[in-house]
Amino acid sequence: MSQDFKQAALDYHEFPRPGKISVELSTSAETAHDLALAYSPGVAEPVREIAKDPEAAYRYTAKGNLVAVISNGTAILGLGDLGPLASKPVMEGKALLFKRFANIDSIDIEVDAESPQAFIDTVARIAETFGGINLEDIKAPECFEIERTLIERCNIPVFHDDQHGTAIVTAAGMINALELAGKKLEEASIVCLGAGAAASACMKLLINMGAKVENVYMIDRKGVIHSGRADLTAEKAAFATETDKRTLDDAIEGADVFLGLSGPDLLSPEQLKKMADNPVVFACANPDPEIRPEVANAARPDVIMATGRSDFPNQVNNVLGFPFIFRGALDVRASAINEEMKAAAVKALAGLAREPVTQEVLLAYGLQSLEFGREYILPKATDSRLLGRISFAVAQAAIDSGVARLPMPEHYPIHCESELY
Ligand SMILES: NC(=O)C1=CN([C@@H]2O[C@H](COP(=O)(O)OP(=O)(O)OC[C@H]3O[C@@H](n4cnc5c(N)ncnc54)[C@H](OP(=O)(O)O)[C@@H]3O)[C@@H](O)[C@H]2O)C=CC1
Ligand SMILES: CC(=O)C(=O)O
Ligand SMILES: [Mg+2]
Repeated sequence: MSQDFKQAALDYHEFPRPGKISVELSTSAETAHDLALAYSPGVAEPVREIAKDPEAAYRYTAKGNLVAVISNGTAILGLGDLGPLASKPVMEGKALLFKRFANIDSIDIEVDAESPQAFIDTVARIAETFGGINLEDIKAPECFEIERTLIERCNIPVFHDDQHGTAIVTAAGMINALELAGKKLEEASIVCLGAGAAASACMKLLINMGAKVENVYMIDRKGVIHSGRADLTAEKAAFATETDKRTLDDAIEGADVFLGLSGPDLLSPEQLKKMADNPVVFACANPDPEIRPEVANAARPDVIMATGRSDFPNQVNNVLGFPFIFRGALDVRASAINEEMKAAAVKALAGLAREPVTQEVLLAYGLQSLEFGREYILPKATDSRLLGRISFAVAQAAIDSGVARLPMPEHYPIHCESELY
């Protein structure tokens, strides 16, 4: 990143006032009468209603449209364990994206917890405040136990975005990229660099969709995850294969797909050159990918290349998922975000990329034309159709799978953001 860009990023966060989000009032608080209704004595009435029936909180408070973005700062993007406070710009960023793309009110919460159990207890104790919880940037393997326990303890959707949001977007992009490469998921040889939160969830979903576990090489800091290793967590062991491959160099030979969810500059041009024809490379580490697109394109003109960033073609990033998935889940008051809802989001996202690109998107990106192909495997984040398509698909799947507590809203499918409230 240039010095100018770094300064621009700092200035963006500092001015016109520090940070990226603020709280605004949603009702009138001007007159003495307003104040008597908003606070004492009027506020006692909804208190009594909620004490009698907890569901009344959705009627009388902001709960139903409020999502907490919660982190312990142990895996901040690809920057590592830098602690809760340092994660605040990212969490405020996620809150910004919830509001910008789905009109969901969102607040960031950074938890300084001495153990996963302390983190779980903290989140469980504040969960009632919210309509949903988006866990973010919590490293593996703790993230698995944290999410599993919180789902059990909370009766609102709890969703670790780095796992499932990333998996949904990666799977949608992979369906399209492999089709363009003329390959089948069932036959593809896949190298996944990284075996943490994001990588495990992505590979689990790709295997559920048809990838063969024996064609998958997962790699962590110690090398290929194989059945001879005695140091594997349960999550990693699920990917262990009988193989004599030990390193990225070994595994990349002839591979159809490289999925990077690890760290910067870990795939060399020489390694990319060893991949099969039309290699699919999703270098998704943020902010710096496993290989830069210009390096990859120079090494392999036939590469189908994606990164997690918005400043290159083909952004594979969970921003294409979480705002719209939560919109659908909140609007039918789903008790969870289940596998059916995730599968519906994958299908909606992959399908939208095949439709003609709207003028709105071309203008936003300064392009004359753009169509489904090697440089456009997923919709752009500013495509306003994402909101309607994904929220509807997720809401329908929640209803069909029995986790919705409300019917399909009358205003669905949403056509534009102004229809929300
Ligand atoms: N584009 C997107 O939408 C998203 C991108 N990401 C990116 O994915 C990356 C991982 O995030 P997350 O899963 O949350 O973090 P985790 O800490 O849970 O996992 C990191 C994984 O990367 C592995 N790793 C790190 N360095 C190396 C290396 N040099 N060689 C091999 N493996 C390595 C770790 O290995 P070990 O297990 O041995 O420690 C671990 O398995 C980050 O860069 C993040 O920005 C994450 C979510 C979404
Ligand atoms: C995009 C994202 O969530 C990450 O890089 O961690
Ligand atoms: Mg993240």
